[in-house]
Amino acid sequence: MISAYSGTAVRAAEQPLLDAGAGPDLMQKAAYGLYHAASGLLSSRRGRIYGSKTVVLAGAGNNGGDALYAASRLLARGGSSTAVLTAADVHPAALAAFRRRGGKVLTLTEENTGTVLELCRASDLVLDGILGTGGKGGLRSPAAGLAVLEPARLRRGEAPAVVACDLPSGINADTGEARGAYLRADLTVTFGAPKAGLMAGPGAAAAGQIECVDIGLSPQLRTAGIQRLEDADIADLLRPPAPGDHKYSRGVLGIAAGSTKYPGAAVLATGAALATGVGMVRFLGPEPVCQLINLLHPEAVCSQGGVAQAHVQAWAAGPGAGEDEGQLRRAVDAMASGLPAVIDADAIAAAGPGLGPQVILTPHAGELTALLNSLGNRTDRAAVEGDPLSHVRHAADLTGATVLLKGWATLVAAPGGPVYSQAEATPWLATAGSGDTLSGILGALLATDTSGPGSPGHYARLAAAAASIHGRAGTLSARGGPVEASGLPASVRRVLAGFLQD
Ligand SMILES: NC(=O)C1=CN([C@@H]2O[C@H](COP(=O)(O)OP(=O)(O)OC[C@H]3O[C@@H](n4cnc5c(N)ncnc54)[C@H](OP(=O)(O)O)[C@@H]3O)[C@@H](O)[C@H]2O)[C@@H](O)CC1
Ligand SMILES: Nc1ncnc2c1ncn2[C@@H]1O[C@H](COP(=O)(O)OP(=O)(O)O)[C@@H](O)[C@H]1O
Ligand SMILES: [K+]
Repeated sequence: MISAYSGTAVRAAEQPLLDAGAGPDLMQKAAYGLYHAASGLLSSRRGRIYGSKTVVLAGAGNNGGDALYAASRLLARGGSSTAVLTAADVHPAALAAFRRRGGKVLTLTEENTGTVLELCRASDLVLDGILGTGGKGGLRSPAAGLAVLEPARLRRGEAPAVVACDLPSGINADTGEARGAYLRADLTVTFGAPKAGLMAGPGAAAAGQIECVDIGLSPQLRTAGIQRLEDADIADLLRPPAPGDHKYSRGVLGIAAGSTKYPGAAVLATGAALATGVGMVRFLGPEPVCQLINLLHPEAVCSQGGVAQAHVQAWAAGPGAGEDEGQLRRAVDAMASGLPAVIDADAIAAAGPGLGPQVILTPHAGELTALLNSLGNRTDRAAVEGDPLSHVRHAADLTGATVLLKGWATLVAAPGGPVYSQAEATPWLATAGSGDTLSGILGALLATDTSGPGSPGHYARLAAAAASIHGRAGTLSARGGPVEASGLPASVRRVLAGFLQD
């Protein structure tokens, strides 16, 4: 499990060490970690450090100090480096060390911004040390003019690689918000602990890969702001069948998805649930959709009955329900059943206060905006996309349900509890029907779960695991090209086989 903390929490953890005079030592540890990661990147991209060109963007605070000390180490290995100062008072000792190693220095102005951008683009590496946890708001002029710099991952690998020192400058360390201009990176080398702002919203998309350098803060760090499940955590949540199992002991998932207008959603949710593994799918829906399901998934047991008559361990309801009153009624009944229930798409609008954490709402940003507005919380889509962390937490607290907010980094909030962020997906997953498969995957995990509610956040962990499996399946299906939602179940099977064999 990766734990991320707010910038405020990390600064509080640093304080006793700073009071004890360990500041310079902490900075050297951070700078060494940054140098180590940057030199690894340079070596993999061009074979060696000797002869490499680095531009250091250095702001007024300690973040600039870290970057300058790291660049000094690259100078010592035979690289060349130019420091571009974005403020008047840059860390004096770090700047002096940089100059002593032969680094060149120039000051950024609005007039020379174009020249500096050309210098960056002609270099192998840009170290972004403009702002760290002390940053307030977006980049100010003249540094704001550098925000057009694109990292190599968005330029098909063309130089330069951009490495952010602690966090991409201009991103809020606590929330991941960008309240103005900000830089994007290929790699963020973060110190002490990952910042929550690297795992949510614009910050998650700007960070690129994340590497954490241990500078000895762990004993001081308390409550994580965001957590991220890793392979072992996900494997722990999976329940493969045991020799004594039969179909009912494995778990039955009730699916109320699709409508005569959107029958495909039923096929996708059912296919994904079967690929994730359940004892049985009981499918409820209108006659023509049942016929389609029987044809494509003959193992599913179909009926047009209601939720009360179906004996299941969990529900997945809402995908493709459209305005089908029968399906919307089933979703409402599933929410009230007390059983774990994934509620997606059109059915999310029926959610209100008083639900339990076993109900998992899975909105995209538009659906979350509508839900919050219906609960009296005036907001708009841009605000939700700008600060998804606060909005997903708020929705969980208002409804009492677990809320999974889809996106590049999918966030899952338990009411009053932990927040998870999974970012294994590819933007190719932004395709119609892909959310329907997520409902099926999560429904199957809920139906086969035998560990019960257990600790707070149990359902949020299952939802995060489903998002991770879905994201990995999308990445596997895509291999750099388009994804068809109907192809996802086959990839889900392969992703799960990987977890179960390890
Ligand atoms: N503490 C430690 O022990 C360790 C800390 N470490 C490192 O220190 C970093 C935190 O350092 P920090 O506190 O100096 O803050 P940092 O973000 O570098 O800059 C603040 C300066 O920027 C200015 N400024 C603010 N917003 C601005 C804006 N929008 N546009 C322009 N300027 C803006 C602000 O001025 P102000 O606005 O307040 O007038 C102030 O002068 C942390 O991320 C990590 O990298 C590591 O070395 C490990 C040990
Ligand atoms: N830019 C993106 N990068 C990665 N994954 C994305 C992106 N945009 C959307 N997704 C994922 O694709 C899925 C889309 O779901 P949804 O919008 O409900 O689609 P639909 O309703 O058509 O099935 C979600 O799992 C979401 O997390
Ligand atoms: K930075």
